[in-house]
Amino acid sequence: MPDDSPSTFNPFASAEITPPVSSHWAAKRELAQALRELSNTLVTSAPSEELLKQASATISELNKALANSPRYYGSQEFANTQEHGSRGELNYELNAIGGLSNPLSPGLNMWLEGKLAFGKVKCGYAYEGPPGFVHGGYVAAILDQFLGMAQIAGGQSGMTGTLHVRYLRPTPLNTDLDLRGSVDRVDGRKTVVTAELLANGEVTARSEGLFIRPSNTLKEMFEKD
Ligand SMILES: CCCCCCCCCCCCCCCC(=O)SCCNC(=O)CCNC(=O)[C@H](O)C(C)(C)COP(=O)(O)OP(=O)(O)OC[C@H]1O[C@@H](n2cnc3c(N)ncnc32)[C@H](O)[C@@H]1OP(=O)(O)O
Repeated sequence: MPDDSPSTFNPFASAEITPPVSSHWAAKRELAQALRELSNTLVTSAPSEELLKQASATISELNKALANSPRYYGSQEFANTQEHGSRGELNYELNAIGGLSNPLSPGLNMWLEGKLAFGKVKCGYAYEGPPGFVHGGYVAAILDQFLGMAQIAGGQSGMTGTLHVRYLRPTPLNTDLDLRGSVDRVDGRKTVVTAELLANGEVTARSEGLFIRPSNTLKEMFEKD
């Protein structure tokens, strides 16, 4: 049964990357990083077809070996085992935008300083949209995740109801990107959060998100099927 109780785990206390909760997650972080590097190599190289086919076969074999282990589909199934970490710890590892053990995530790191939220992220060539720049959908995803987490600065947690992004200038690839944000206002279950994304000190995108604490509880959401 899902556990709704709050975790004491707090990865937002400082800019330091929070260490993995176990050697198992440490190994997963390493594999996720290797896969990110593989993605970067794949989209920036022109190997022979023979080498590409050889790489596919080797990776398929590795995938079969990994798939032959216990499987947990989604972070909730992992949490239900009560052996792989709390919900917060699992989110930190597996989240689509910030998860260090998720190879699709660009690894957004976020922390709080008082009522302000700060973040850092870097997007490699696999995130390219316009030539040399980050795809706008990834910019929006990074801001969505950052705004969602920044709610915590105001003691709130809700799902994105509406997300506005104003793209002021292209966001460069392979560049340390900074984020800063804060809760603008809270009205019952609705929280408005604003944030900016910066590259080399210049704001590239500004956003505002309306987050809504769902009327149903987490238990109802996860158990309704
Ligand atoms: C320590 C470690 C912790 C780690 C853990 C941290 C977890 C904490 C951070 C989470 C970080 C997530 C960061 C990623 C965020 C996503 O990516 S979330 C995924 C994208 N969003 C979704 O999928 C949401 C889909 N929508 C829904 O599920 C439901 O529509 C909602 C948003 C939950 C609202 O449903 P509801 O609770 O039934 O709301 P309802 O009663 O209909 O409406 C309430 C009010 O909101 C208004 N409203 C409803 N929907 C909208 C809307 N879309 N736009 C504007 N207004 C709306 C209504 O008009 C109503 O207003 P009033 O009449 O009260 O003035």
